Amino acid sequence: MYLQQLSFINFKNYAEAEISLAEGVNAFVGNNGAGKTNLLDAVHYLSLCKSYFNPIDSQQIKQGSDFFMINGIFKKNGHKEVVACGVKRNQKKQFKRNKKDYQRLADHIGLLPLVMISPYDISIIIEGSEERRKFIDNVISQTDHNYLDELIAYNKVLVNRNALLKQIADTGRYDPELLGVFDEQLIASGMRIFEKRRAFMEVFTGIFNQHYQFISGDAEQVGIGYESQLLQDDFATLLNKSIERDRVLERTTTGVHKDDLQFNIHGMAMKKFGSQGQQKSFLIALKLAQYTFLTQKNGFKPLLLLDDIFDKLDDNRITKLMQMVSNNDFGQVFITDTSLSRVEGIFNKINVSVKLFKVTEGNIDA
Ligand SMILES: Nc1ncnc2c1ncn2[C@@H]1O[C@H](COP(=O)(O)OP(=O)(O)OP(=O)(O)O)[C@@H](O)[C@H]1O
Repeated sequence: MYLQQLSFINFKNYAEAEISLAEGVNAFVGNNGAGKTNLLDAVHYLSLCKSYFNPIDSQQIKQGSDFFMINGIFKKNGHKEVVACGVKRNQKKQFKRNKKDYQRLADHIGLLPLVMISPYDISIIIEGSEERRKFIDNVISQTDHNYLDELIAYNKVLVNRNALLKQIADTGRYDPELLGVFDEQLIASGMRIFEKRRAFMEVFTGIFNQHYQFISGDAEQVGIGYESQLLQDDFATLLNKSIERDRVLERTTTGVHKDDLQFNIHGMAMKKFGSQGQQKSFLIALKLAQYTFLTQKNGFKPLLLLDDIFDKLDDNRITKLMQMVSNNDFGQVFITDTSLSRVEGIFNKINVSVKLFKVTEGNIDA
């Protein structure tokens, strides 16, 4: 699957642009602020119906305009897929596949899968556990539609249970039966989420380790682990044990909403002991493992978008990484960088042909 043709109007700093893309590696080179990341974001829209960076659609409209339009022609299994996304100020977003409007945007997710690696993703390593749960939930839900419904159901019961705990504290009236009803629902949903996350992590960890060792040239030992209170005790016991604490704190303190991933380097926390380059390598290995996982599950290769990928990596790691993404396990790749000579140098060295685009202040030249 690959994107053949991309065009957009009034999208961020672009008035109008149209490009034909190569099936392999495409590199976009230009100065800071030229519009390289914006271009990747337009591709992200076509795949996931939204910006990677900013959830507010109207803020992607070029300043001074009142709409934007993004069009893409994809080739998938020999067929053409024409996708169009339009946003007008104060109107509902329009999204079309082969000229037909979608009833639900969610129906489009998974049709043209994509993995983006951006400098902003470092939050997965350095921020709180929510970022890491979001990461695994995103990967699992791109291949398992029931999973997203399960998460929504769990969060709904969680909100209701927390509201009841607050009500108990306010009124002093404790109704164990009503709490028991919420507990039953929370346990059923939570157990299914836990089993899916555990099964996912068993496969994912192996893929991640392989990618990290390749990029780093076996330079350091890293690890990831799934942390869940449900690994220690069954959910019903955990809820029973924590009821006094929950009543005092007026919220549910145990469950899969507390799950986390542990990231290590030489047995120590990656967040505290990893260098910037090691953290970046770790992040790239995580995202490439996501790519491999999606390929295995879907049976075809997603698009791979690498924004500002070379920063903080040494020459060895850059070469290894570019060798990796140019091989047959990967499909169409988009790369952005500020230096033309660096991009040319890397791809000459590994003897891979690349389609180069020069980006200047909202203009793209092939
Ligand atoms: N809605 C908008 N209207 C007009 N310009 C916008 C809009 N949104 C963003 N921009 C402009 O787009 C530019 C940023 O583009 P982008 O992030 O793609 O740069 P880049 O080429 O990736 O740069 P860097 O190398 O620094 O990462 C900024 O100048 C920003 O002001």
